Amino acid sequence: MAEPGAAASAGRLLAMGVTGTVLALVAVLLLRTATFPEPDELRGWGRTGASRIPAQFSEAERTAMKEALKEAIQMPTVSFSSENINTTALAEFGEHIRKVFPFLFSTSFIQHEVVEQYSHLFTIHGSDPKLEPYMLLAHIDVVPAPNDGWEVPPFSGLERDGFIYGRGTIDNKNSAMAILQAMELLLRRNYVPQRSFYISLGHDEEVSGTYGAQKIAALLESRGIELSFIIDEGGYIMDDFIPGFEKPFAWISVSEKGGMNLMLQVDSDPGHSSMPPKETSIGILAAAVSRILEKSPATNAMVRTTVALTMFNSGIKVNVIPPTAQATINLRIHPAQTVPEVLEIVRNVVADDRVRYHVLNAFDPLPLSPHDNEAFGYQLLKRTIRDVFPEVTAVVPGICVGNTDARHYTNISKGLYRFNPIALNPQSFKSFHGLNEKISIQAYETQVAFLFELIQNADTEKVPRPHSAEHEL
Ligand SMILES: N[C@@H](Cc1ccccc1)C(=O)O
Ligand SMILES: CCCCCC(=O)O
Ligand SMILES: [Zn+2]
Ligand SMILES: [Zn+2]
Repeated sequence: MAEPGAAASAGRLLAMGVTGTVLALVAVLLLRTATFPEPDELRGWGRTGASRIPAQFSEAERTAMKEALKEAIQMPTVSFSSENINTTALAEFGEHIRKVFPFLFSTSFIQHEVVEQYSHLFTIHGSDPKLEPYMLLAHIDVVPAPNDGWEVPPFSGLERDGFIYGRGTIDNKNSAMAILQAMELLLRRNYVPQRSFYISLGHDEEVSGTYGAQKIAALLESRGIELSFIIDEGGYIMDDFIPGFEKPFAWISVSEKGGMNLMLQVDSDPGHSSMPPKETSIGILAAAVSRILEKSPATNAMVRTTVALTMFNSGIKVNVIPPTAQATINLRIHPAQTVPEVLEIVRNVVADDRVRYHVLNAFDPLPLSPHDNEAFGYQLLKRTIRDVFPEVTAVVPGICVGNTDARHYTNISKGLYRFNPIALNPQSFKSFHGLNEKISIQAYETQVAFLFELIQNADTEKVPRPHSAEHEL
């Protein structure tokens, strides 16, 4: 029989073995880094003569970035109109980023400014002033989100099945936080950029950016700043969008549609509801706008102008024939058309002289940004997409079906690109301004890694010549 001591020592050995194994496991877990595919295709892109910093984040860094996003989602930075925004939540967001990104706010070559109280402009001074600066753009405000229909409350920031749920997780707090997070991680690794760049976070994009992006664009113009390119939301990795095309493809929006909010109005004589006329203002207007809706099915948003009837107001009392009816339609104008042309089409489709038109606001489609082989911003995105998303086989230029803050910067840049490095499918597209907006933790980490790589890639002086071309010399 084994000595009692022996038994004890065996037990101790066993315990040590178990403990050792557990410790080893814990050590692996703690030190385990999320290793994104080391992009071997980065030849030629990135800082000259400096070693590349790999996008490898520790377990602790990954936990911290996830929690920082969740906290940001919990702040209801809702914008209802240019004058009606949640200033408390916006101020809270400003405190939050100062707390979670200490390096960003304490680095000598980074300048932070608050614009119009709630927007943020970071100027990151690169070491090579010859390189033309660029801008990374995002917005921190979100559209309203009533609780009804959500699996979890829209401002809970709850984590469920590997996803973070909440309004703003893809539109567009994910980008605002990922840009700052990527820069914070680079600074922790003693990164010093060669190419200067700006980070611009608008606080009123969803109500057209008048006090955020528009003011920042004017401020930079007053300083004589010109940008090589801008990267904003509005293009994605498209999954399952084209029947029969299994592979995901990247859609970089090199333009965005024009927009028009058009109010149609019909006036008619009020009267007693007990002696109703053949048609009331409501009936006339309803028939008019339904003719418009039949003409432009929303399914082809990417290839045509779209019309959405979003507001209909009429009636003053249940027993009074309504004196007026008003319908507001929201049009997104394809670059093949102009505001006047579309207005003329609406008039011809409605074809009813009793309808009057009020253009509430309108702007033409944006010009196409350069996307040829020499277009630095476009090629930078394309290269970084290929290296971080090896499963993406095609990168295509397209038109953003919605509108973004990027349109405010045509005064200081010709290269407006709209692309967020997240994969969306038709279901997730429906959650834009809709229900159960969410982002997977993996997708958010990859978005941070993408920006971590892109910022380093941008340190390249010009688009590297293709490898094969070098052999032709
Ligand atoms: N981006 C939002 C809000 C917006 C509307 C119009 C102009 C600019 C922004 C949208 O496309 O609906
Ligand atoms: C659809 C992509 C761009 C939408 C811009 C927005 O709603 O904030
Ligand atoms: Zn939006
Ligand atoms: Zn948005």
